[in-house]
Amino acid sequence: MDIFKVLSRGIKAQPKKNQPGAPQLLPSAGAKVNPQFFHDNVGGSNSKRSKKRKRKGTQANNATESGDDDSDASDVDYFAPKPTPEELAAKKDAELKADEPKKQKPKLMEEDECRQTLKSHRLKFTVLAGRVQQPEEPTEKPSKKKKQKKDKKEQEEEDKKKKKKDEDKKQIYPQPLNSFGELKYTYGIHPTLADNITRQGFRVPTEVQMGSLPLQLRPEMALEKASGVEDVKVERGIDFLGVAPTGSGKTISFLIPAIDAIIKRRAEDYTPETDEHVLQAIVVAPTRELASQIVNEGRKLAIGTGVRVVLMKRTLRLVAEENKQEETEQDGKEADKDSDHDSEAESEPEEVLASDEEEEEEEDSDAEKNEESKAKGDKKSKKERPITKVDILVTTPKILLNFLCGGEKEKGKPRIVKKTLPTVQSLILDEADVLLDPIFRKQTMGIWRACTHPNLGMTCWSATMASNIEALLTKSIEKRAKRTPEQTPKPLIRLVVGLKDTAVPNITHKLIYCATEPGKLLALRQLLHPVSSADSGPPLRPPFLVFTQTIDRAQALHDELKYDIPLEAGGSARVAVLHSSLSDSVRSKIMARFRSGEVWVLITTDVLARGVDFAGVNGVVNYDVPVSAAAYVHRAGRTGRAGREGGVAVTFYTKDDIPFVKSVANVIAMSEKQAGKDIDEKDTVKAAQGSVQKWLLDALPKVAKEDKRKLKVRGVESRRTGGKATITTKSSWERRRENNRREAIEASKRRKREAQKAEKEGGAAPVEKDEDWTGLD
Ligand SMILES: Nc1ncnc2c1ncn2[C@@H]1O[C@H](COP(=O)(O)OP(=O)(O)OP(=O)(O)O)[C@@H](O)[C@H]1O
Repeated sequence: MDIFKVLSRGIKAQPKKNQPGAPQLLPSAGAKVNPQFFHDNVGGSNSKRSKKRKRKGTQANNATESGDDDSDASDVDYFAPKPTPEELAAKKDAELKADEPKKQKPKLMEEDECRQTLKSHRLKFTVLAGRVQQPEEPTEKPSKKKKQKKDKKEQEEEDKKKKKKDEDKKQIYPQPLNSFGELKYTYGIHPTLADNITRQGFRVPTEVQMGSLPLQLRPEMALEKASGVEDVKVERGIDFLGVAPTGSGKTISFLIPAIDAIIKRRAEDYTPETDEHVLQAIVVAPTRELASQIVNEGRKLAIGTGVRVVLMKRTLRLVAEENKQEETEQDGKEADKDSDHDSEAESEPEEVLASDEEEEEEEDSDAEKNEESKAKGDKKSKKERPITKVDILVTTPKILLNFLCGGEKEKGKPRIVKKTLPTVQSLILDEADVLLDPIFRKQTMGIWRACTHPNLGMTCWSATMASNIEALLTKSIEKRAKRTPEQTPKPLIRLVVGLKDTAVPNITHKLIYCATEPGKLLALRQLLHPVSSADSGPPLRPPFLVFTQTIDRAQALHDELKYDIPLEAGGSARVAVLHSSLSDSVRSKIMARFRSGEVWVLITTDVLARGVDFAGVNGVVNYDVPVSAAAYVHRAGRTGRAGREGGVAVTFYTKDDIPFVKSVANVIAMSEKQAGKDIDEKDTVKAAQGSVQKWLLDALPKVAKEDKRKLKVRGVESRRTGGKATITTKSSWERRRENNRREAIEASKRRKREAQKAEKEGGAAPVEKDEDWTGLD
């Protein structure tokens, strides 16, 4: 044996990341162990603590966690007397009891420790509303002379400081969730639910789960050691706003408390007479794809708990009450008033999301027809259809509002909310910023008002949250509370993970300039098949998503790209297109093919930009620049899910986009800052990777507010209609030449027709100026 080989086996130098030969980390490898985005070193006490807590866990936990199951082997006594059946039964009882949630008071962290842990994971909590008013202390008013002395700048700075101080004052430090084990032993969730979490392979809570679960499950316990919360009354529960990066696990953050609350309420209220399933929670999501994904997640968590999670359909009948104070569009107008003051709200282009909803209606009507004909076969009319047994309903806004209004909107007539849902105690808005944006606002507000339970809890989630939407939410919660007997709102607590500024920190961003529209198609082809590695960095590994501005452009890009994958590698089946003009069944099939890895390149619109979770997507290409910073965050966030590394977001821009590209460049710069990379002009490596350089960031023009608003609603105007809407590799010169030829042929034909007509009428044929030219015909 070569002894040197043996000795050097363990110390052989491994190729470093990014070096040739080094294994490339990709989201599709799915090898991420820790799904947490941030873990800053804040004094180092946190790491010590987590080790300590692990040792303090239950014995059973310790045995499995440390992997020392064999440690008991030395204690085995082969000659001990066999236990009697009574002893065995007693042992089993003891084991079951050990498995039950502990009755004694769990040990909580002191505030200082909480602060350290929260800071190291960049979790920031603020009480936005619902503090019980304390009588104000009289403050000395500054004299007029003093006021005059201060110049404007000084005053502004002072105001800023005061604002920050107020914010800091409102900041609180509740208990974080250090492990999923605490859910069962400290926060008392049902053991089956706890087992389902483990069964799904979730080992470490993500930041948003760390921060949000204790507060949602046991707010009084989560705030027990916190200071500055004397005026925060949590007996009736809390309302919650969670702002956390894309792919950070927000879905289970709202599903776990919703499922647990239903199990508990059912255990308390259940009698043989009451119905086992009562609609208690509604989750609203902006697109059908996202809604059905939430249903799937919910069903996995609810296995064996008896909780039914259902996707809203037109054919569903829910338990509802007649609305006594019939609300008409007057209330819609109320919301409109708010929308005027929120004219800057972040939104997706109307065409994409709104048309998705319309499409949904059409599809549903097809489904309804089918079901109706089935029902006729069973000799049952629509009215006799049984009430759907549901505990958690997941829906898009319009379809539920249609149910509440008893049909679709007739043109020119105000809509009346005819039904209310008094049993609903929890309303969850996923992608809340878009649901409260003018596109969906009326529908969302309508649903909110229909949930009439006096103790309704509200939780809102998104990766992006404009301040005006936040203000609208706070105002609406306060307004609603005034109608309740208590008159005071529940505390509204906001959790922000990372910095408040929007960012996607764990992926690589590339901003690529293409001089012309056809240049973008060439650049995309180069990403697929680079001529040399220097062209545009490493090739984009499939599977990846390509976003366009409109449905037409998605379709056109698909036509252009579908033969780009060689037949031997799967051919045109590897490239697919998904948008809201396709039927529901086609959409679901494409989603399934993309998830299974059969489709490598999925061309789509903003309909898939929010919430949809494809764990193994390696990259995102913004073929057309997203319409806002928020839209960029959501599109780019389709890769790098649950902290996976190696995701890439490539954005092409042409000179048409220059007025709008600054907001995207800012998000990229912020993401790199959050990831710990500084933007440095001299950093040539980064320049080659396409990250935004400072000179570019400075040079890009600022977008005017009005332009921003227009862009959000309509996108880049030239891409909606006209020549630029078509996607082709032909240069404008080639296209002009083709047009000229086509026009010449048309003109020649026209002349011929005119000559024939003149001959028939017996007159002289019109004299042509260039009679020698015979044209192209
Ligand atoms: N604790 C965890 N450990 C590992 N993976 C997790 C954990 N929690 C959630 N995930 C996984 O992370 C992925 C992203 O989760 P989810 O879709 O809830 O993200 P999100 O925050 O809602 O993203 P988006 O803002 O894009 O909607 C999912 O595949 C989910 O299964």
